[in-house]
Formats: sequence, C-alpha cells, structure tokens
Amino acid sequence: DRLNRPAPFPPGPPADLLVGNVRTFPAHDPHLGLMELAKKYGDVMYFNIFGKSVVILSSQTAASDLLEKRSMIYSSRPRFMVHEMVGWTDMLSFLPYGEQFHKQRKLFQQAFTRQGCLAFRSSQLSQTHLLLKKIMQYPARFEDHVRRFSTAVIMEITYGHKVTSDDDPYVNIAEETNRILMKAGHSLSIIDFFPSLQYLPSWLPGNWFTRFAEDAAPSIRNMRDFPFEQVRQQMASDNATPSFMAMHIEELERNGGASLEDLQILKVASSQMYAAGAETTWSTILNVIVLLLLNPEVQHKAQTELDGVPHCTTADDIYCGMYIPKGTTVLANSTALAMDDKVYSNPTEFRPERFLPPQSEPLPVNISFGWGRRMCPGRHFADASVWIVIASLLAVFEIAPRKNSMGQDNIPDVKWVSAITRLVSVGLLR
Ligand code: HEM
Repeated sequence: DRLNRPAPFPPGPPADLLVGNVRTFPAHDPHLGLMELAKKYGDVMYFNIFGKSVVILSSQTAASDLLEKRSMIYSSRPRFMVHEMVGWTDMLSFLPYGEQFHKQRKLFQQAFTRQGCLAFRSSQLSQTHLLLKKIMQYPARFEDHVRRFSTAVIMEITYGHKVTSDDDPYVNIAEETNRILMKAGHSLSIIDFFPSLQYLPSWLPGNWFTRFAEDAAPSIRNMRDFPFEQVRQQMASDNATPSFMAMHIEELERNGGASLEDLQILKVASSQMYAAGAETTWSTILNVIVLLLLNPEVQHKAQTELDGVPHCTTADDIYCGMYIPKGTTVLANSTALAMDDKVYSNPTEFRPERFLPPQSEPLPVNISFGWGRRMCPGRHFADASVWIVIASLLAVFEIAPRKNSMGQDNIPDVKWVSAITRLVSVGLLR
C-alpha cells in the first residue's frame, strides 16, 4: 500500500495495527489535545481511525491553502451514520458536495447577502429591545433571555412567527430538535466505522443510536412540516408576514409553481436555520458577556467559535509533499488557529482592540465562520445580531458581578461545555 502512494501521508502519532490511531487521538477536549500534538507533528497532522483518514489543520495558512484555495475538492462533508438513521442527511450542513448542496445553499445565499440582511434588521432591533427589557426586569435570568432572543429572531425571519409566550409551539419544537442535534453531535461514532451495527435491535445494551433514531425521527418531521403548514395557511388567507419561507414560496410560484421537490428543499433549508443559527448566536453573545464580566483572568477558557465543522475531500491531493487521499475528513482546529502566537500576540489575553490599528491583527472571520464553499451563509446576519445586542447591552447596562452580603464581588465559577459550540454552561451564572 505504501508503495502505491504518490507521497507520504502527513506526519502524525504512531498508529496501532488494526485500529490505527484510536488510542492516540485525544478523546477528551480534543481541541486542546490536538493543539498540543500539533506542536510535535506540525500544522497538517494525519490520523487513521479504523482505516478512515482524518487530517487536522492547525494553522490559518494550511486551512486557507486547502479549505479555501482548493475548495473544489475540500468542500464535501463526511457521512455520519447517526444522521442518516434519523433521516437528517438532506440538511445543508450535512450534505455532500453536489447538486442538492448547490440548490439549498442558493436559498441561503439569496436571502442572506449583506444587503438582503437589512430586511431582517427591524426584527433584530425589536427583539433586542425586548431582551433589554427582560434583563432589566429579571437580571438573574439573563441566559434564558439571550437564548430566547436568538430563537425568537430566527423564528421571525424564517417563518414570520412572533414568539410571545414561554410556551410557544415553534420554540418547543425547535428546542426538541436542538436536543436531538446536540445528542447526535458532529463527531464520528462507532457505527461510522462499523455501519452494520445499525441493524442490531434497539433493545441491545449499548445500541443507543438505534433507539435515538427511532425517538428522533417524528420530532424532525414535525420541525419541518408544522411551520411550513402554518405559513401556507397564512399565505392562502393573505395574512402571512414577510419571511424566508414566504419569500421563497412566492418566488417559486412566480416562476411557474413549486414542485414537491422544491417545497421539500425549502422546508429542510428553513428548519436548518434554527439548527445552525440559534445556539451559535446565543453562545457567542453569552461568551462575550462572560468575558466582559470576568476579564482579565479567565478569558482563555472561552471559545466562542465552533471547534470546527469537518470537511471531506472528493479527490486525492498532494499538499507540500504530503498525500491526502480522497474521502479524508479534514478539520481545522479553531482553538489552535485562534491561539497561534505567530499570528496573535498573547493570544489568551482578552483584548478586542488587538484587531484595530496600529496592531491590526487579522480578524478571525474564517475561524468563526468556516472556510471556502462551506463558509457559514448566515454570517452577515449573525454578525449583526451579535453586534446589535452587545452594543445595546453596553449602552444600557454595566456588566459586573453581583455582590455578596459582605459587599464583595461574587465572581461566578464559569464552565464551558461542548454543544454545537463551546458555550457557557447554563445556570452557573445565577
Ligand atoms: C455567531 C453565529 C454563527 C456562527 C459562529 C456560525 C458558524 C458557522 C460555521 C463555523 C459553519 C461551518 C463552516 C465550514 O464548514 O467551514 C457554519 C455553517 C452554517 N451556518 Fe453558521 N454560524 C452562525 C450563525 C448562523 C446563522 C444565524 C445561520 C442562518 C441564518 C447560519 C447558517 C449556517 C448554515 C446553513 C451552515 C451550513 C453551510 C454548509 O454546510 O454549506 N449560521 N456556521
């Protein structure tokens, strides 16, 4: 096999005979473990996990060279069996590079251009006002208010639905889907390596994925069908509020009618909006609040960005003399990129002015929003949500720890947990 390879694999820890790097791939806090390993093995590291190739990129140069400049062949996604079992493979985030990917991505790109996002500004502003009011009334529950803000904005722009109560059917359905998404995760599980395990009966101990798939499928169908039916009914009775879904249905009808396939793609793309846009936005806002509160001791613990969403290659490639085979899972480790002291001076220090002249350190746009043809299509919208909320909070409130009975600052013990993003664990700030 080694003789047939056009170049050696990138360097990486030694592999065991059958299982490859299963023992040497960091299992806990992989973003930190991989950052350590990169010091020894370099910016482009190779792992073999049960025969599957995984490449970890640990510098902005390598990530940009491959995921941006060669995005023609680095823009697919690895297959996740758990997603296939719950019927989730048609969601843009998980689609392999190809026709379906282009169709769905186009819906996002049409709606979320820098200019197009202005249509959503009034919803972002009115929800921000509501957020400020809620924080004023119940400051101890600010995490709940921020979560509610992100969800409400997404529901309003996607379906034209205004969230008015804590027991909102759209929110309940969306939170149920979020729970499923968090459980399914973005990482490979044992059935990705041994797909036949999916056919084992669900009662078998350890076979959580079959039971999970059975439980999750109805919620996912509901998340797609319920809001769609509501918008269709509102459009039929002429009282639909402008939204991503209504806008695309109108456009399809103007262009000669919507086929069942068009409508299915639209339903899936709309339901993806909550999955991709809610937690990412609230965790970014909460992390900034916590950084402002705790500055300067603990900031290095926070990672507002995703730990990285895996890409997958669709052709063999050679990079700097290293062979990266077709079908390799390629992941840029955001933590290693953000903490690179060749790019950022004292990277663990929370110093936002580092991005302004005279230092003008590079903005971490790709670290936060991803790369090449898979870069986050909601980035202009998300950027505006975070900016409006943080600027408004700073204008109205002072973010400071509460005092204890002795009048001293009660510094909370903040922990970050891994979900879609790494986020402040809910409840710890109360
Ligand atoms: C602060 C908030 C957000 C952050 C940090 C964020 C970050 C990301 C990242 C890192 C990716 C993966 C890119 C890659 O594979 O290279 C992604 C994908 C995606 N994001 Fe966002 N995002 C945010 C908000 C949003 C919002 C509000 C929406 C929708 C309105 C959205 C829609 C999507 C979609 C649909 C994808 C999948 C794209 C694809 O696979 O082609 N995101 N996002």
